[in-house]
Amino acid sequence: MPEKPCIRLEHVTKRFGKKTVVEDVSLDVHKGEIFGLLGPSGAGKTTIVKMIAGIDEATSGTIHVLNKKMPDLHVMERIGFMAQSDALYGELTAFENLQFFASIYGLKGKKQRERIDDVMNLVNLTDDMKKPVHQYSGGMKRRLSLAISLLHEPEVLLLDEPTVGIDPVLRQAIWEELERIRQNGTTIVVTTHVMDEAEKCQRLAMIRDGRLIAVGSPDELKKETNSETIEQAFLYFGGAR
Ligand SMILES: Nc1ncnc2c1ncn2[C@@H]1O[C@H](COP(=O)(O)OP(=O)(O)OP(=O)(O)O)[C@@H](O)[C@H]1O
Repeated sequence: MPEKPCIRLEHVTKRFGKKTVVEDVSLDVHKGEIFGLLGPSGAGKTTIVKMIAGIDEATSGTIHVLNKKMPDLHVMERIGFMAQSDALYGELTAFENLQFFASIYGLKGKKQRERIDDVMNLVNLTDDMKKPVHQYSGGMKRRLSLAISLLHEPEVLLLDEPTVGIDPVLRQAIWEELERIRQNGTTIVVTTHVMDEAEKCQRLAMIRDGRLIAVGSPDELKKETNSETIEQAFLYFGGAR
């Protein structure tokens, strides 16, 4: 029997007042895949990720994560979420920020120190660990936020534009790490509007004006539209409806 999807959205709609920002979106994310949400600014990607994370509730429709209807506090503990705006304490050092979030996740003592060292090494911030975060650049804050989302080795990782403001070399290193994490069984949902990042996902959902316009692997989406690039495929799907 096929495994149940790790994340399932069924007819999800989100309205803010009279404005519909996500409309009737249904999709499945399988365990152990990097699933990309691709779309222009304002398409509704962040809203979808927040609803999956259980931070925001759908106006109608249902979302299941790890077989539980969201929002669910127990499942939220098994999710790592990296928001677009960094939720960091500026007056504390990076190390103190990590300690704070590690203790929320129940990581203590030697294990806590090990995880902090691992994630900071990964995002290349080991030498800046003792700096107060208000002295960090925008890109450094992004990297620290990513490190925090990885601290407790979550089963599901939700990343909202994780590589904005990050230089190409580090961006590549982060994608390599995401691939490694995926191979260890973590399910990753990542929003992006960068086409070459979309190519690195196992499957993609293309979103425009709150609607799902296509879902498939990068190759499938290109083949289906006779396109050479994901960008061309996106334009095709966007224009065809
Ligand atoms: N709390 C809110 N109240 C009212 N409108 C909102 C709220 N949050 C988001 N929106 C609107 O919903 C739409 C989708 O926003 P969302 O942030 O989900 O898009 P996005 O695809 O993530 O864009 P970006 O790539 O710029 O982050 C936008 O028009 C935005 O103005």
